[in-house]
Amino acid sequence: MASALSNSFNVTEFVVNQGNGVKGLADLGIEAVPQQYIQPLHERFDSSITNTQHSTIPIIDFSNSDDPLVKEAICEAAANWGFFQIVNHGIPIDILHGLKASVHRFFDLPVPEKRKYLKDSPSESVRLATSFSPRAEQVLEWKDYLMMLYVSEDEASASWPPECRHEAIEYMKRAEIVIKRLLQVLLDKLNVKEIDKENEHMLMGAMRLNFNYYPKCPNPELTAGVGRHSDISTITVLLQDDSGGLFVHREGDITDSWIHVPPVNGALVINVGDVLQIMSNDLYKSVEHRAVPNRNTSRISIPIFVNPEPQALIGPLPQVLESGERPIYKQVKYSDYFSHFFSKPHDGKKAIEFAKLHV
Ligand SMILES: O=C(O)CCC(=O)C(=O)O
Ligand SMILES: [Fe+2]
Repeated sequence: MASALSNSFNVTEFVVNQGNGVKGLADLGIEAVPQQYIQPLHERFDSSITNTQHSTIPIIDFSNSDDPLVKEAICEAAANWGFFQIVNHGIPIDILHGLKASVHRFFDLPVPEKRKYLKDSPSESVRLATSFSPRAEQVLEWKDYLMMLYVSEDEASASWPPECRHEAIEYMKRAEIVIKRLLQVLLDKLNVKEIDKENEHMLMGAMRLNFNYYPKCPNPELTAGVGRHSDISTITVLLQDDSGGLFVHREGDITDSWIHVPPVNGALVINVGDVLQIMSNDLYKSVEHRAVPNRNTSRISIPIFVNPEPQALIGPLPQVLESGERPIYKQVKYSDYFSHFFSKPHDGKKAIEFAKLHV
């Protein structure tokens, strides 16, 4: 039943502090989003600038990733689009379906059950949150998420929520193989011939699995599921459900536009993060994207953020600069980059300025 909130209802207290999340708010049956969720005009998604000419980002068959043509297609997509989808990546469809079902199982838990994963969670590596960085934001995002740091299978078995533990670990084990292969292909083009222990901590030393939950929203045109941003990962591997809502920024000769990433059954969406843009000295591009909530249905998406370990120093790779190219970025500690990103609301590609050399 649709209802309105009383004037004394404290939205932030209910959603953020009491851990009901925006799902708790949507479950009250509100007929309009509260003020806290209304984006300023310039941040609202304007569906009239959705691009219909380039209907989609590249879709690449990953079944023969040794084929030079496939490798070239991947590097080309990472350089020109910053985004692509892969199919035939080797992760069985049952595992993907099982994982998505487990995300719903988790978010459908009663609030008291979920509350134990709020900021005082017993494990540092599992945390339930809402919006992006509520303490830094003027306007909240229409999203709840569960963040799980993947240290090892043993650690995940001991700490990840039982409702999704099995499915999430099975997925991570398979996804790790795909991630290594993707990084090999992308790094080979940068003259890094193998991923050894030394560069592994810099490329994929800390992987995070997130469960994003966007409840159905009475005013999707006023809100942001996730505001414009680029990821601060090396790469991100995202599984989305079939409701759609992910849009990627595309620069045009005359005007810029937003391109929808259509759900493709069994596909994984891959995008370049700031770290790979920095390491490649701008050969590969991290591209702005956003998620728009849906009026009629909830949506889930499941990104793996492939991040460097916190202590890693990131900067343009020596192999990239070896031919005399001028570095565009300085060396920064990844944990500093990470803290900088979360200290501000989402703001397009601003975060990368933090690592730029200003000459
Ligand atoms: O939900 C999506 O499709 C995108 C989510 C996203 O961009 C993120 O979590 O960084
Ligand atoms: Fe993202």
